[in-house]
Amino acid sequence: MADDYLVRIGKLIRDARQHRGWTQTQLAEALGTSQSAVNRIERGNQNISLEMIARIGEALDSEIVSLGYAGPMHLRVVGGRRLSGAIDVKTSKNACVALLCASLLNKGRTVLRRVARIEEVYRLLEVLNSIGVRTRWINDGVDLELVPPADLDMASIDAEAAVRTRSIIMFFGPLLHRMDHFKLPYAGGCDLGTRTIEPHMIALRRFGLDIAATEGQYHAQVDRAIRPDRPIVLTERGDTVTENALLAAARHDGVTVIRNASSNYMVQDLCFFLEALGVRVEGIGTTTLTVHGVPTIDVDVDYSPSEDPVEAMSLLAAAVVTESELTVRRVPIEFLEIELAVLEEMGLDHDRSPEYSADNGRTRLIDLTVRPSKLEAPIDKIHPMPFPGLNIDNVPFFAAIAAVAQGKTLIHDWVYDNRAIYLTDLNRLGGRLQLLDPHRVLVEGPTRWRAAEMMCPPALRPAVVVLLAMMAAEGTSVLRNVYVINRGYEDLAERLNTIGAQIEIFRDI
Ligand SMILES: CC(=O)N[C@H]1[C@@H](OP(=O)(O)OP(=O)(O)OC[C@H]2O[C@@H](n3ccc(=O)[nH]c3=O)[C@H](O)[C@@H]2O)O[C@H](CO)[C@@H](O)[C@@H]1O
Ligand SMILES: C=C(OP(=O)(O)O)C(=O)O
Repeated sequence: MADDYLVRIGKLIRDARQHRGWTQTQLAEALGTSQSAVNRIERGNQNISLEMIARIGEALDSEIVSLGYAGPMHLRVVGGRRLSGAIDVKTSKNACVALLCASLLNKGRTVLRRVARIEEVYRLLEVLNSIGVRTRWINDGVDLELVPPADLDMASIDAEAAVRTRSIIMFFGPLLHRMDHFKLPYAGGCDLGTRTIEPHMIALRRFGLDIAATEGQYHAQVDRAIRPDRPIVLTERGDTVTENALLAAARHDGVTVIRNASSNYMVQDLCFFLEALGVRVEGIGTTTLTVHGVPTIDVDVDYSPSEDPVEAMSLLAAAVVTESELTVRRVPIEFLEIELAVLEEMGLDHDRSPEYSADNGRTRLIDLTVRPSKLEAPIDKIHPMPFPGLNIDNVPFFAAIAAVAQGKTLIHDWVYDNRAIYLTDLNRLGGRLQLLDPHRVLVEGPTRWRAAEMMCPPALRPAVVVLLAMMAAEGTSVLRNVYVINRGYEDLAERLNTIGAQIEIFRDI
């Protein structure tokens, strides 16, 4: 029994070391021991003290084991099972986080319907609560109510929660209307390499916002004499930067024109919400947004964010990778059209229902039935573009899909520094992915998946891709520390189990 624990702890240490990109010698140097001792520890051939486990954890910046219920969540996946039936897509993480930030514009009560119960939302709620916003889940925990205080208590901000999300940067837009000076902790989120906030600063400077970043905090100062009297041209067509500019424009007393704006799904949801707050927005769905701001917003508003196209893509990919027939309901089709066009070219057999309206009355939904298909690698590379291109967050799912297709697929993830690299974790499950450079992966299929025990990559979509491959692999796999998945997906394991998956949630002793 003790030997079994040593082997398991050894495997965890090896996983954590490999994730850090360290050799055994590097770890040995950090610990002041020999490479052969590290080798023995990783193979479970060495008695190891609690103190040594703690030191290794510290050196690798990773929690190796933890005690108690609050410890990291892991998944045990019995793979090789077909999925069947139907599953509903939930509302999107990315719209929900933008709307939580947008609630700061409103003095009145904001109700958001069917908000995804995900860690990213929980972190933002912790931050909002810490500065005095009253939030509560209503209607059996389905909807969310937010009531802001007269004055926000920025000194009490929950910095620990704030640094775990990147979305905190969308506090700048609303807050610059409420305070002349304020501080926010640095933005965090998935480990995807450098993601600056410079494009946000370029846009928000036009509203008089100046930011100095020191000692883990952004120090913001607002000069009210500066006004966006000519169009704001975004230097990048990013989603959250467009949202930040919209949030700032919403309470700017005048008309703001935003050019090179993203017209992606979360931006559209935010525009619809702003309209419900009484802010007129022209050009929704285009790259030029004209915002007729109102200096005071004090309304009781009720809004239903739309369904998540990336979750729809994830569920569709789950069906493809496990060779299942599955109906994915409530798919926001406008935001999955290019993905489906590519999959159609690859040979995907599927049906689409007639379109119907999402609860926001604006977004078009369909039910999509996917059937087992003989897929061929696409002739051209898979690469994302800002909307209406292939969604940046959907690219990783094509790695798993390409792995089950016949032939070689080139995936070019130009956007993030690390994300393509994480996709090579699929090789531990039998995949044949070759990293050509940090942004390009060549995937060779079809794949004979095999079960494995591994740590979750520290990025949301690659982590889900690994989970999908585990669902396809015969045998029992273990995926450790799935916080990143819970950042963006509500009860994913439980919901996949309702359509035939066999995934058990467990935590460390
Ligand atoms: C909360 C939220 O909504 N998050 C989404 C949002 O993050 P967000 O809007 O924060 O994305 P970033 O601003 O970090 O942009 C992602 C990367 O794309 C680059 N870039 C972006 C646009 C562009 O026109 N040119 C360009 O080079 C950026 O430099 C950066 O390296 O958009 C990302 C890209 O779609 C998605 O992965 C995130 O899920
Ligand atoms: C990268 C992502 O999100 P975020 O901007 O929250 O890190 C994502 O949703 O895949």
